[in-house]
Amino acid sequence: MPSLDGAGTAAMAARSIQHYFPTGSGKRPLLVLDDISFDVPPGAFVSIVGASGCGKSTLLRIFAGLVRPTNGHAELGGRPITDADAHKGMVFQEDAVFPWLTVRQNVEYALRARRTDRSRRGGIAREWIDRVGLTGFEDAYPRQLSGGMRKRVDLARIYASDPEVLLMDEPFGALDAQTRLKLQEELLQLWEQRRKTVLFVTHDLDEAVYLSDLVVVLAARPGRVASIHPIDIPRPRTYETRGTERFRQLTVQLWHEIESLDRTSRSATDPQAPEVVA
Ligand SMILES: Nc1ncnc2c1ncn2[C@@H]1O[C@H](COP(=O)(O)OP(=O)(O)OP(=O)(O)O)[C@@H](O)[C@H]1O
Repeated sequence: MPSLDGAGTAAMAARSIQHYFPTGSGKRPLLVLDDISFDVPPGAFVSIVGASGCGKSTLLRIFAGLVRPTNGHAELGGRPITDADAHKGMVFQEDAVFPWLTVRQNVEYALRARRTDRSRRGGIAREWIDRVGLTGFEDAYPRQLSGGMRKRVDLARIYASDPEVLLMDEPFGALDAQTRLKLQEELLQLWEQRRKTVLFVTHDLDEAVYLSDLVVVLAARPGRVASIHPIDIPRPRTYETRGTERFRQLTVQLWHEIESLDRTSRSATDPQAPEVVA
């Protein structure tokens, strides 16, 4: 199993995960993930990349407890993950803010769900609204905010509820390029303040290299771990990091690897003939 730090005290881990999806009555199930094993060290920022359809989101949903794998399991703090709970904070591409609640109410709702003492909710919400740069917008409704601001509410909501780990599935995928860069920078600042373990799915290799300590590359059809890349670019990282030779080398290397895996999987597999359960 590829170990990411050699310490053996993973915050999260995938243990021989295999997953099939049904494809309709009388048809063979589709093998989507096969023998996925890796460790995520405590406090690390780990991204999962790979060709479209290789199973990134399915793997993240297994970590979230939203999908139960056919075989194997995901772990949080050494315990198998069996359901979705408040220990795991999820951020998706779509905003998870309630349109009928204000910014403050959205963040306080997350605290109520976490059973935070009523007397502390206002202060914690204020702190996180401030940290994500939304002070002055506490009483605004989501429809009055830009996409980037709604994503900031999402981040405030998740951080305020203080989960053990963050699971993010293309959280900035729907934003324009400029806002996306800004949100990446802000997420890194939050992460550096709190050092929560993050598992992050993205298509964007620049984003993966910029944010991560480790990048897990999945091969497709079925999804399996092809390689794990330590990102040895010093922190703190800034916009200028993207202009460095090492940043360029790493993104180009990942791009070539994913292209080559995609070519191999396309030539080796008939997409109309899903893998068969033995
Ligand atoms: N609920 C489901 N039922 C059946 N098949 C599914 C289901 N969810 C995903 N799949 C299939 O599983 C495979 C992996 O999908 P998944 O969304 O995990 O990949 P991905 O790498 O996240 O894709 P993308 O990068 O395009 O978002 C795809 O072939 C998809 O069609």
